[in-house]
Amino acid sequence: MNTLKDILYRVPIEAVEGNTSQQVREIHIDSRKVGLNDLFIAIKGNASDGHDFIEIAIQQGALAIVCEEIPVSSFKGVTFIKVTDSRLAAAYIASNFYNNPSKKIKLVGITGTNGKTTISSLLFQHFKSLGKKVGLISTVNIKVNELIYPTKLTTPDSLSINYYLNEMCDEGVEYAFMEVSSHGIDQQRTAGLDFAGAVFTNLSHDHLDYHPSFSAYRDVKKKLFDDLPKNAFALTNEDDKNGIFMLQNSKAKKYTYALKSHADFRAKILENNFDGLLLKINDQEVFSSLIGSFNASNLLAVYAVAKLLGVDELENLKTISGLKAVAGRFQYFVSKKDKITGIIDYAHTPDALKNVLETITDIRTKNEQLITVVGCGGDRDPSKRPLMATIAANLSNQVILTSDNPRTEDPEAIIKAMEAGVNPVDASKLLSITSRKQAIKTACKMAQPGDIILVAGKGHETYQEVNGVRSPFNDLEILTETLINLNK
Ligand SMILES: CC(=O)N[C@H]1[C@@H](OP(=O)(O)OP(=O)(O)OC[C@H]2O[C@@H](n3ccc(=O)[nH]c3=O)[C@H](O)[C@@H]2O)O[C@H](CO)[C@@H](O)[C@@H]1O[C@H](C)C(=O)N[C@@H](C)C(=O)N[C@H](CCC(=O)O)C(=O)O
Ligand SMILES: Nc1ncnc2c1ncn2[C@@H]1O[C@H](COP(=O)(O)OP(=O)(O)OP(=O)(O)O)[C@@H](O)[C@H]1O
Ligand SMILES: N[C@H](CCC[C@H](N)C(=O)O)C(=O)O
Ligand SMILES: [Mg+2]
Repeated sequence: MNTLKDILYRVPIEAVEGNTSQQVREIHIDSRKVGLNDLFIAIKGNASDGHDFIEIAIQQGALAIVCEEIPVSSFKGVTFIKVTDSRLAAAYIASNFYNNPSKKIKLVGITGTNGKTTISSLLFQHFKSLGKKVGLISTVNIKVNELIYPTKLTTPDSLSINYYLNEMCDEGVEYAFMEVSSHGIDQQRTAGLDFAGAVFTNLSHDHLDYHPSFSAYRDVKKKLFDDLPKNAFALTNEDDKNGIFMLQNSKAKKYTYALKSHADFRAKILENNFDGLLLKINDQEVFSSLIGSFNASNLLAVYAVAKLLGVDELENLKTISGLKAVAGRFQYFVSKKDKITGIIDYAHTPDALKNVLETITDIRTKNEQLITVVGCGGDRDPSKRPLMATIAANLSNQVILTSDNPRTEDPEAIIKAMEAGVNPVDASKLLSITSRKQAIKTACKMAQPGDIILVAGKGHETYQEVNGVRSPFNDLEILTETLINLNK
């Protein structure tokens, strides 16, 4: 098993030099991980070119190389496979190498600008509560039933995806839910996966640093649905203006969900306040401790997926009602003494920030002050910076602009770009404090009894990244500790 020939099944090949009946030990796309008898796949990236590391990989023991260009110098005993697209080849090879794990479990992909982590994590919780063995691949972590692994990307590279799906198969996992990012689709990380279904949540301004235009970003997301097999389901949010477009060329069975429009799966919000949501789904009243209308939409998507995967109606509604908030997604608490509400949210796009602030606006009394602490990440779409500041200023009584993950950029320049979006009439609401810790502390000092503090942008993240170094940082911890220390 696992001869080179076997794992090349379905890979579009241009040329082969050497023997393909050798046994491959491991497969790698990073030369630094290559060992004796491994296969190295050279990928042309944005930052570097894997082809530059072919020689190093061979020195480390690679017995075969998959690449888009075979090097001119010859290497004795090494097999070269020339392909048109190394990323696509990597995805097929990974799937073959791990015995096509996605075919053995019911794998559901969730895509869209916002809501992927929330829906996939809620689905994991939901199916776990139903007594199933479940897997999860998300921005926050990767879960193989009880086991939890850290992750750096929302959608990992194809080798990692298939590695974890294989581990899920070994653990007897029946259902797996994974976030499918636009980078993931564009870089073929999810190519060749056998999805039982896919969900589209919504589309708004994001990642335009990477995709050439909004329509290119939209079309990449659509590809997930274009590639679904006939027997899969394609579920889309009809409330989003791109919802129907996503399914246009899909061969899968098409379904819609919506709060506002006519759809196959519908829900109505009966109550929406700081205690939670009261929904009407299929004429049944369902209570959830989750907050905000966007979570009504997320819960409806969870209900619909469970239904499409064959979960019994009553069990479905009962379990939905017990679902708990996902880390860093509208996580909130109320301080003991001054009853200050602290909210931590991962909103890092204009649309998500607007949603969170509108949700708070809908359910607050307006006798209190709403203080928003927010920043924008470095090395990410700069056009969202002024927009996010405009939204924060429009919908809050006080705004503190600060750093998110500056990465390789100057945090003060990012804050300046945000400030440019604030209307001069809102200038009195505005403070800029570069240190995120200091910004959160200042919000706590300003807060009067009953006020609300929203800390947006980093959610579950437990680090702050500056110039490639990740130092411990936790919004929730800093916010709770400061309020306790101030005896508020
Ligand atoms: C822009 C982007 O998506 N980059 C990803 C991409 O990098 P790349 O193609 O530029 O790779 P590269 O660094 O140029 O290297 C090219 C190849 O040479 C190899 N190499 C490199 C050095 C070496 O010594 N030896 C070697 O073999 C690399 O392993 C790679 O195979 O492929 C790499 C391997 O899969 C990813 O780690 C990397 O993610 C970077 C770290 C990243 O930050 N990505 C973010 C933007 C991302 O993907 N985010 C999405 C969306 C999140 C959301 O929706 O909000 C996500 O799914 O997480
Ligand atoms: N259905 C939704 N519609 C709009 N906003 C949402 C929705 N669900 C969650 N949000 C908001 O967007 C933020 C990000 O949510 P979530 O982490 O679930 O999205 P994501 O798609 O996984 O994002 P990422 O691409 O960063 O991984 C949340 O913190 C919340 O404020
Ligand atoms: N998955 C997103 C997360 C952004 C989170 C925000 N805190 C930031 O660092 O910009 C990205 O990598 O673009
Ligand atoms: Mg996510």
